[in-house]
This record gives sequence, C-alpha cells and structure tokens, in this order.
Amino acid sequence: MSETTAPYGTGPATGSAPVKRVRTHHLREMKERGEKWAMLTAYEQYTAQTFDEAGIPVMLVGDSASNNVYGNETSLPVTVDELIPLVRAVTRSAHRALIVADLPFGSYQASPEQAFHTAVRFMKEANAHAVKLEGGEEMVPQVELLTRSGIPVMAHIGFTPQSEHNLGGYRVQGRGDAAQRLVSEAKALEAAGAFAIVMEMVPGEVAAEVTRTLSIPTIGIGAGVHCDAQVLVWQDMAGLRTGRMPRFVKQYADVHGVLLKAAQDFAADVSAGSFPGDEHTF
Ligand SMILES: Nc1nc(=O)c2c([nH]1)NC[C@@H]1CN(c3ccc(C(=O)N[C@@H](CCC(=O)O)C(=O)O)cc3)CN21
Ligand SMILES: CC(C)C(=O)C(=O)O
Ligand SMILES: [Mg+2]
Repeated sequence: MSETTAPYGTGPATGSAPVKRVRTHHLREMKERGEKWAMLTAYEQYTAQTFDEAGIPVMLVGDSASNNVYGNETSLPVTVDELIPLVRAVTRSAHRALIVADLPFGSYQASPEQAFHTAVRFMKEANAHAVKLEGGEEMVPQVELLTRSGIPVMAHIGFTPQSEHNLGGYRVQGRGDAAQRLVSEAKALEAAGAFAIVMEMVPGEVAAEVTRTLSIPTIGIGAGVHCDAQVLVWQDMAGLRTGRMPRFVKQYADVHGVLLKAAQDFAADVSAGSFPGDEHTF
C-alpha cells in the first residue's frame, strides 16, 4: 500500500490509522491557506475507492450520471430514484472524501419544501454528506432552508446544464454585462449559506473576481486557473469517454484504449482456446 500523504492535511486514505472524514470547514480552511484541491465525479464502488486513495477530498455523484452512466443525451432525464443507489454505492465505498449528491432536474426548483424533501431522501437513503443544486438568486430560499435544516449545500452557477433550453445551448456565461450579475449571484448564495460554489464555463477573469470576493471555495469547470478548486467528470479526465470533448477537459489517461485492448485480448484467448488455462481450472 502506498504511504503517500494526501495533500489535504487530513491524512492518507490508506493504511491502518483511522481515516478522518473531510468536512466542509476543511475546504474553507484550505482556501484560507491558499491550497487548491480537485473534485471528481464518482458513480460506483471502484472509482470511489480509487479516488479516495488518491486523496481527492470531495466527490460529486453528478446528475451527469444521466449521460455518463444511464446513456441519456443530457442530464435532464435522470431521476432521484436512479441517482440514490449510485450515491449509496459511493458513500459506502469512500471513507475519507466528502460526498456530494447532485439534485436532478425537477427535484428542487418548484419550492424550498420540494428541495428539502429531495435532499432529505439523499441524506437518509444514501448517506450523502451534502447536496448540490443549480441556480443563482432564485435558489436563495432553497439554500437557506436546507442550510438551516442541517444540510450543507454546494451551489452551481454560470452554465447550468439543467437550464440548457433557457440558456440557448452549451455556451459560456457571464461575458460582458452578465459578469457583475454572476458576482452578485455568487455573493447571494454565500450569504444564503452555501459552503462552496461550482462555476461552469465562465470567463477566467470573472471566475477570479468571484473567487477573490467570496470566503467560500469556488470550484471551476471551464472557469480558469484562479478558482480555489477544479472539477471534471471522471470519464472525461480518464479518457473512458470518446468523441468530441468540451474545451475545458484535460485527458490524463486512455482508459478506453486499455479496456478495449483487454476485452479484445480476452475474446481472442477464448476463441483460441488459450483461456482458461490449467491454473484457472479446478
Ligand atoms: N461527460 C460529461 N462531461 C461534462 O463536463 C458534463 C457532462 N458529461 N454532463 C453534464 C454537463 C454538461 N456539460 C457540458 C457539455 C458540453 C459542453 C460543450 O459542448 N462545450 C463546448 C462549447 C462551448 C461554447 O460553445 O462556448 C466546448 O467546446 O467547451 C460543455 C459542458 C458539462 N457536464
Ligand atoms: C460537472 C459537474 C459540476 C456536475 O454538475 C455533474 O457532474 O453533474
Ligand atoms: Mg450536475
């Protein structure tokens, strides 16, 4: 087992010492110390274990499971009932990371009460440590009620995929005149009690201003290097997904290539009669 110390000050995820869970206040302290950190999505056991071992302090069970697990085109169709088992798998598997459950489209926008009901399901049925929801000023009542009720909330502004039909597609938000509105939305969400805020596809300079202005950490995806943290969807980061990627993705491995070759080699061995061997046979 590797003895590398995770760079987040709460100790390694492996070994025999008891593992200390990352808490929202640790993230605020990292911002105060100027320590940047990485968030990844996770949707099941082995990636959650692996990212925990890597010292990733926060994992998001994204509504992006819609397109990255369930095979939909967008994140809109995925339901609470489809996400809860994935969140439960991740919270069972990661012992150190803070696990955030992404509230899916239609499960929180109607009212603070609807958001509360949905968030409580993720906390009770899946052991989530926090929830995430998309939106600006209009989500302040939701963020206030959840926070007052003991549920940590991660906000998400800029390009919010659940609103793609209102935003006119997958495009950068907060350019020009919209920049100051983005800053004031971020302030309102912090004042409402959010513990962190994702900024998706906003100009780097605007994200830098938000990051300087807030005391809570900002997590960028296509928002430049001046955010306090960065997030990517793991299948993009690891190169399992193929095809055209958004500009903000950096591919750190070729998992698709590795898995393709493994499947082809296995099939070829079976065809040739060279698997199973004596050592695999009882
Ligand atoms: N696999 C995956 N990765 C993601 O980053 C992701 C998901 N799924 N599902 C939910 C949302 C959707 N996201 C997306 C999807 C596409 C673009 C995209 O096509 N961006 C283009 C256009 C930018 C522009 O026109 O300004 C790009 O080149 O970045 C961006 C964000 C981010 N999220
Ligand atoms: C890309 C991240 C921020 C997300 O919301 C998701 O994976 O659903
Ligand atoms: Mg999402």
